[in-house]
Amino acid sequence: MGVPAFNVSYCKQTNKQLISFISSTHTYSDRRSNSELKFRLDLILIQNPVLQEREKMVKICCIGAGYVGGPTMAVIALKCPDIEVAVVDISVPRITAWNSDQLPIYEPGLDDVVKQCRGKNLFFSTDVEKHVCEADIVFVSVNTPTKTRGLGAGKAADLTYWESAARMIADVSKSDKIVVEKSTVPVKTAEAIEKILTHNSKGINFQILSNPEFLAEGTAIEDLFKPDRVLIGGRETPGGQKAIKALKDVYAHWVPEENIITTNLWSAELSKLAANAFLAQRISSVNAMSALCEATGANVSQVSYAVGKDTRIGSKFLNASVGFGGSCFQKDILNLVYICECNGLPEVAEYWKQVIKINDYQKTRFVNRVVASMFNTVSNKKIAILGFAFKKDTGDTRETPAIDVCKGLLGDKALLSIYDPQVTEDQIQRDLSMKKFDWDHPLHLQPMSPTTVKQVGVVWDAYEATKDAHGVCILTEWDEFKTLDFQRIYDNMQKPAFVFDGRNVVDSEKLREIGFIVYSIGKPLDAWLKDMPALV
Ligand SMILES: NC(=O)c1ccc[n+]([C@@H]2O[C@H](COP(=O)([O-])OP(=O)(O)OC[C@H]3O[C@@H](n4cnc5c(N)ncnc54)[C@H](O)[C@@H]3O)[C@@H](O)[C@H]2O)c1
Ligand SMILES: O=c1ccn([C@@H]2O[C@H](COP(=O)(O)OP(=O)(O)O[C@H]3O[C@H](CO)[C@@H](O)[C@H](O)[C@H]3O)[C@@H](O)[C@H]2O)c(=O)[nH]1
Repeated sequence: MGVPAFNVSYCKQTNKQLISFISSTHTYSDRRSNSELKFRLDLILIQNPVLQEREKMVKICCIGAGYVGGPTMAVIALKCPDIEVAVVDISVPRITAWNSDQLPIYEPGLDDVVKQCRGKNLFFSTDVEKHVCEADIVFVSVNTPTKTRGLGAGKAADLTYWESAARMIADVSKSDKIVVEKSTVPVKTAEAIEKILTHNSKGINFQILSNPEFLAEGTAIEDLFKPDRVLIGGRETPGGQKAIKALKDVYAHWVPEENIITTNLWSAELSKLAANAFLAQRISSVNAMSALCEATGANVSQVSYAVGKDTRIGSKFLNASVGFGGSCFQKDILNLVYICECNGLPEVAEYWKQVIKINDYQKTRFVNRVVASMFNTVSNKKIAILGFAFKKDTGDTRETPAIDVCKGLLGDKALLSIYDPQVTEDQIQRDLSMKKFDWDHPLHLQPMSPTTVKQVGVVWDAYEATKDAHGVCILTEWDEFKTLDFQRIYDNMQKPAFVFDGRNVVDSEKLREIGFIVYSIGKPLDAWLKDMPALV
């Protein structure tokens, strides 16, 4: 595997392709018509077996065209024009969308990257087996959600999709392959995958690598262009080290060598879970502080700033919020908790569980504050929900705190009018029509009653959402919420008019001047809120 095999350019006048290559041992240049081209290339390669080995174009296949597989592979294709990348998925609508102008996920900068490479060295396909069979490197980026039933339900990772992908790789492969764990998986998964692959291997050599992904949604392209680090774990055997080198060569196209870390398999697998646990822990720590700030008159933004100035702590990821969401933090911590329990480490498990407990507490605390402030009932009151995605710049709603907050308010019979610039009405209705999964008593997911669904309206404008509302809850930090005309909003709301800012995006003093009663997470409470204490 190495540098690009051939340069092929088309000459309009002669209707011929100019093919050329230069390597350390050969130079070649010729003009051929289209029909002759393939034959000619094959002939050159057959005549030069050494060249064939050295100059073969690397083919990558990624199983799973989701939030990780799509952007990650698009960036590899962009940065490595000498590599052919196929992203495959069993979902026909997803692949159709990847091949259209309306990509299946919203991610700033993604459209551009895809447009530059699609049809050149980036392909999206449902022909999973063909592309896996042809690939030198197979990334597996399928979903690994939390199990909802059976052994470990509510905590363990569900590896059904992973296992089925591994079995398929074993079945269809006819040549040696490097199989890369891109999905987040429990530590030691590579061992199980190795067993599946080698059991069926027909003499084929499979090398398993762990290459967890650290991108965050909303900044995926930025993160992929300039990753803090790329982590590659592999076996400490000559074969394992050779595979690590091959994957390193891919990233080395654009990532500085010092940012590519190599470790053993288990360290790489565990580092991913550890990184997410540490990140989520920071948010739960600052959110726990936010409750204390409200009780004491301290201001959580000032506390975060002062704490984060300590270079040992650092300033990032210390924003108090209504709670963290997203498909990863809760799932990965639950997974970590399960692994600790399975390894006889209940104290360690309990420590990490607390990060999730504080997150749940923060969401409940927010709902209680809303209800308590509005005379202890929101029954039949219109509440505007601004933002439903789990963070700004994404349309993703997986584990968004908005789901729990909305359900809490619906439980008190509120009428919700929801606006999010990127989340569809269908998605919101789907999210709110499922009962909250009870992690401690996992049974089945059951739909909510139709009357609850009737309490929810979805609109396409923040002003429409807030019209005639009693209160406004800001649940996602979309930039556009910072520049809303709050005087106009106030004029069109019921009085007293409340704003509950779950992301600390609005200027609470300005809003108070307009006449709003304002609650901002972790900020000193105004007199109204002090008089209406919530059970927090
Ligand atoms: N979303 C993130 O920001 C993020 C970041 C880092 C790591 N991760 C991890 O990456 C993995 C993927 O996450 P995601 O958010 O991209 O998930 P996703 O649900 O968006 O995408 C997974 C895709 O895999 C496809 N799939 C499942 N089984 C398949 C099979 N056997 N063959 C072909 N396709 C199959 C599904 O149809 C789906 O389109 C997870 O383990 C996740 O924890 C996610
Ligand atoms: O100071 C902060 C930072 C984040 N959040 C919230 O935390 C959640 C997660 O945010 P973020 O981590 O930015 O997004 P994700 O896309 O979930 O990315 C996380 O999860 C990915 C999946 O594993 C990892 O790859 C990333 O490194 C990791 O940041 C969101 O609800 C944010 O609003 C806060 O409340 N306060």
